[in-house]
Amino acid sequence: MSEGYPFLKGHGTENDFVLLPDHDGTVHGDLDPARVARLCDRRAGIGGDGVLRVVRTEAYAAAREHADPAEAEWFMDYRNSDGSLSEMCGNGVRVFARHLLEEGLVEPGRPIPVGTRAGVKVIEVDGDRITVDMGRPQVLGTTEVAVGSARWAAAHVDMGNPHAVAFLDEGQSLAVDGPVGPLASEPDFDRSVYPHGVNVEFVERRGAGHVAMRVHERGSGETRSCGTGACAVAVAAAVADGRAAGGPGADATYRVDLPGGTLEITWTADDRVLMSGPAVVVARGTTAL
Ligand SMILES: N[C@H](CCC[C@H](N)C(=O)O)C(=O)O
Repeated sequence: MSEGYPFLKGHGTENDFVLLPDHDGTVHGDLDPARVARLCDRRAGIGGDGVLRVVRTEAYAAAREHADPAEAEWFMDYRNSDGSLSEMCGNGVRVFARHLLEEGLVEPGRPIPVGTRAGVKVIEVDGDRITVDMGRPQVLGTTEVAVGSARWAAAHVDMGNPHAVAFLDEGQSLAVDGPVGPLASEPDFDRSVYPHGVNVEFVERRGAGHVAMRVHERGSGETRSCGTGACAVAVAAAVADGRAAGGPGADATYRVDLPGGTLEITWTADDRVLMSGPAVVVARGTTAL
């Protein structure tokens, strides 16, 4: 194999990513979608739900449209496994921060600002627990999603990227042999509401401040976890519970159980969403893909 170039593999609650160090933007430049798909292929490639290119904001023109290099030295250039772009990746940005720390690219014990296509996100690492300020959610009304003949009302929530959150009916289960099925194909959604596609979350209530979910992600299919999706679910649950933040009320915190692990989401009284969870880098290597 030719000498290839370095990559790393990491995950956050089993939402997994191929990381491509490209600090001055000269190794990869703008990633070709077909190449991202090859890297993410779980048989012929390295395998992942997406790619995180690690580039200095200063070194990438597209990054400077979304982040000021003086505010965020590093930019997370995120792509879905089909090569498509997304504005933001919640689990990915925790893995990204873990990588920056482990490589000595940021100072330990200080907040880490990371540029994304949804603006700058600030991350705090406390041992195994990483907390991201995901910013202000947008609650945009109600829409409808369907899987086969089963239909649900869904909350339209935007976390910088689009989400449709469907709460299962009483007695319905998230199990793959239930109404949600194996989610092998994209649920039906209203393309007039989501002209650029949507991440669709299905939610089961598990008690006060506690939900479980599955997700079909735009551009990646069903994944074991989705950070922005868990945030959208917690926001939709808080609205349904009359705990919508952004007002004089208290913070609203939800435990969100996903197939790949658990995230803790808080919608603060000053209308920010904080997401906390683990993130690890599990391997490094070289690839010619
Ligand atoms: N897994 C990611 C979501 C990626 C969103 C992407 N699928 C899209 O918006 O197109 C997360 O942890 O937030």
